[in-house]
Amino acid sequence: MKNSLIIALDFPDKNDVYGFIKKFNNEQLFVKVGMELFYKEGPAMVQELKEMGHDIFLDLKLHDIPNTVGRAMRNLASLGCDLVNVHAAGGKEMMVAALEGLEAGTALGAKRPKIIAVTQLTSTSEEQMKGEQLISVSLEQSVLHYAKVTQDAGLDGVVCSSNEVKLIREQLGEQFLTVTPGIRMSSESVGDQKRVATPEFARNAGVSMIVVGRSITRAEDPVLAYQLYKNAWEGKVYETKNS
Ligand SMILES: O=c1ccn([C@@H]2O[C@H](COP(=O)(O)O)[C@@H](O)[C@H]2O)c(=O)[nH]1
Repeated sequence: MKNSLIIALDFPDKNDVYGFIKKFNNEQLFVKVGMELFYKEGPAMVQELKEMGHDIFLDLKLHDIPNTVGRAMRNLASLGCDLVNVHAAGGKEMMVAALEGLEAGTALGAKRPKIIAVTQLTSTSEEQMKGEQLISVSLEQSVLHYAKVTQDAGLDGVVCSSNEVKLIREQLGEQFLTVTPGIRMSSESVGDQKRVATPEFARNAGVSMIVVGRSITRAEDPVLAYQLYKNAWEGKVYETKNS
């Protein structure tokens, strides 16, 4: 699981997903099913992708009272995904309930899915965080604080931007997972993302897994785009200053 490149399948429905996956000629992928796809296709989408042999991050970012999240996680555990998540802002008690629900719902002898918590969305800037969430510490301090609460709750890691990973590694150790969206080549537009990094930066910072969406799914040649990102992430090629 570590060192994976996760493709965000942000598509409207399963026809688009199958059209996209077909291009990869049976290559085993690590894919992310998010709200757009899950709310349209439901649990069957996860099960079908699993049957095709893909690893799955079910990115539903649960955030509710502990009882509700715990019971929801119990149901998600039965879908066979590899990674699930919650919002750390839901609090330690909610995260403990999520973990307990996940453990309770994992079939006997099966591997419990990893569970991580979103710290600050990569679409949030420090200015937004301070102005809208009324958090007065730096964005890096807020992410680190949420990461510590997440670790205290017993979860496996966090979603954050690649920029905060060095600090998290130093303070919370090598085993704690860091999953980072907001990945772009330096020549690309960032769109709605605020805290972005290249695959090379992520690799050098010690990120566990990167998430790449539109740069691959909306590329003219998605397989080529995937290869370029994968090579950069694996350190096989480096972007030159002018590329
Ligand atoms: O903080 C977060 C948490 C989740 N995401 C998700 O990752 C992908 C990123 O897509 P791009 O097209 O590469 O920007 C998307 O599915 C988000 O829902 C995130 O971006 N930031």
